[in-house]
Amino acid sequence: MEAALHFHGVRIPCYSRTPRLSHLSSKPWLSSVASPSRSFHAAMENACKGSSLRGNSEKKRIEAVLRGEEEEEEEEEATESHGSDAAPFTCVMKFGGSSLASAERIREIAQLIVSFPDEKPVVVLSAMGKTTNNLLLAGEKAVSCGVSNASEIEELSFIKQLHLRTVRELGIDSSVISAHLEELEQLLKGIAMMKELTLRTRDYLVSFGECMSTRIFAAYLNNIGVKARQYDAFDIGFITTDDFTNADILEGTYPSVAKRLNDDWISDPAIPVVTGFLGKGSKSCAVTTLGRGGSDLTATTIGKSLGLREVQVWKDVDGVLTCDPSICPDAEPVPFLTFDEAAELAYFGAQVLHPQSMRPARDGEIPVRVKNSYNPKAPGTLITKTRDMSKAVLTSIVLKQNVTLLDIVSTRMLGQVGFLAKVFSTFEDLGISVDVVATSEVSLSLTLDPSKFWSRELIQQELDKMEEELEKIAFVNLLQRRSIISLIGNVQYSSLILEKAFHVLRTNQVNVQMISQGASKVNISLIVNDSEAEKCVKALHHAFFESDDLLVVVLESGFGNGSAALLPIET
Ligand SMILES: Nc1ncnc2c1ncn2[C@@H]1O[C@H](COP(=O)(O)OP(=O)(O)O)[C@@H](O)[C@H]1O
Ligand SMILES: N[C@@H](CC(=O)OP(=O)(O)O)C(=O)O
Repeated sequence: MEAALHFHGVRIPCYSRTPRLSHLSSKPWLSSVASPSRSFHAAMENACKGSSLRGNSEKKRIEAVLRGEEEEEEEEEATESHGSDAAPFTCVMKFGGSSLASAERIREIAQLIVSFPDEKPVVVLSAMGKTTNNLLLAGEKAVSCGVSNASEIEELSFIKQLHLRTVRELGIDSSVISAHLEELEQLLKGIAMMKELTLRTRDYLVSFGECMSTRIFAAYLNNIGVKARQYDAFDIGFITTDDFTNADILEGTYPSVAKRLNDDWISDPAIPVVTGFLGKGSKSCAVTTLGRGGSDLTATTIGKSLGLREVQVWKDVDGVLTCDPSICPDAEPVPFLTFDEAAELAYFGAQVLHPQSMRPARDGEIPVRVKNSYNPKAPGTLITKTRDMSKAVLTSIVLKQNVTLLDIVSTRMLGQVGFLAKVFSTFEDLGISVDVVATSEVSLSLTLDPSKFWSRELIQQELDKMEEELEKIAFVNLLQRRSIISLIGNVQYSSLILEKAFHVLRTNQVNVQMISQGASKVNISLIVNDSEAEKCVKALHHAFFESDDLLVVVLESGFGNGSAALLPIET
């Protein structure tokens, strides 16, 4: 291409090539470019030894960062770039799978980015459409299909067709992803031969989704004359714990990522296009993932790392809504939220945000805006540290299904203090995570979230072991197929919220089995049977957000904080 384009005040010369290959030359993916016929042994070696990433010197560097030896110098540089006028970036723009489902969507997203000429974004992308789900299904099928059938796995064909069609329709050279597709097939053959899919291999397997979407997108931006550079997060300092499938980001990530992105911009300005969801295990040096929906966390981590003005997460809905729209189609966008409200909402099951994604934003005080890539004019939801709560009563209703409720009653062999300590240390030892807790002196009710585990068999084993341990000190009653309905709002008005909620539930003849008000003061959780849960949520949403027969009354001062608030109540 010949024309030049002006973007972020920089004259952008035409680019019709794929992302800088010299930059990729130290990447695992490029080694496959060099030898496209590499066998599944190499692919499996990558997955199993972590050699897909860098070698010993990289490991030593990670260790040094973790020991804090490099941190001082890097932090200093990162801080300099935060405060300086020359800071190259203004915001993160993260696009999820729902925004990247096809070539047409990719074109629209590229136009959307260019339509903000004053922004200097770091772009974070998820995998295209349902690619992550298809990779996981392909991996599961590979375990039992036999090596000779691995190439025929239906989901592998979907993935190949989607990506090859997309590059063709965008006019990009298929070489940007062909090595990945080949390696993916070899990996599935390897899984078929081994007849097992470890968590580590699973992470390596799903990483192909983000690695391909970012390469396609960066190549497309370059093709239309917007200079872009693709990055694999695991290569630019996203260092995590080695908890495959659910890794935590380590502190050393912030200065490393800032340094890498700033330095590259200074030496050769180009929009970074970064893989969401992925990291590098600090001990294994293998690819890790941040849990499903983890690209939101990648986005806020980069936002904090660079001290940006804003992080934008672009979805297929008009912001965070008053309820999951698949349960309540009339759910409305919530214009403002605090980090605490958003975190609670995400933690208790609202799929729209990753549960951990608010942490870096809150720590760095970086506002997060949830926007709709299908409807960019909609204002979306702005998430900040504080907001005007004077008129806020209920913000959103969230449903988390298929949780296990555990009633534990002490056999009085231990005093109360020893009893609670023993119960919680049992969970800690077994690595089981507890969501909602309610206690009395000798009894305890709590919920466990089976979706935290990836394999159903494992859940049963974990639950059996947990029961065995707890029965040494208590009577245990395990109740499965329960749901948590979380009422996120202003708990200053908890009595009013509860009065209304219980009225609705009684009218619907639903018995609440447990209730808990979180210490964060933004959440009241109610536990009901799975079978009744959706009906309850619909009725609650109708009563709090949709009902015409509700009157808006000004609460008398003295309620809650003493400040006036508006609450709909029944006539
Ligand atoms: N309270 C809620 N507000 C908005 N969306 C919600 C809510 N609860 C569930 N969702 C679902 O979350 C989806 C958006 O999240 P997600 O699929 O992770 O987007 P992306 O793939 O773009 O990151 C919506 O399509 C919607 O169905
Ligand atoms: N692709 C990953 C990570 C992610 O964040 O996806 P999305 O933004 O489409 O929810 C997943 O499906 O979990």
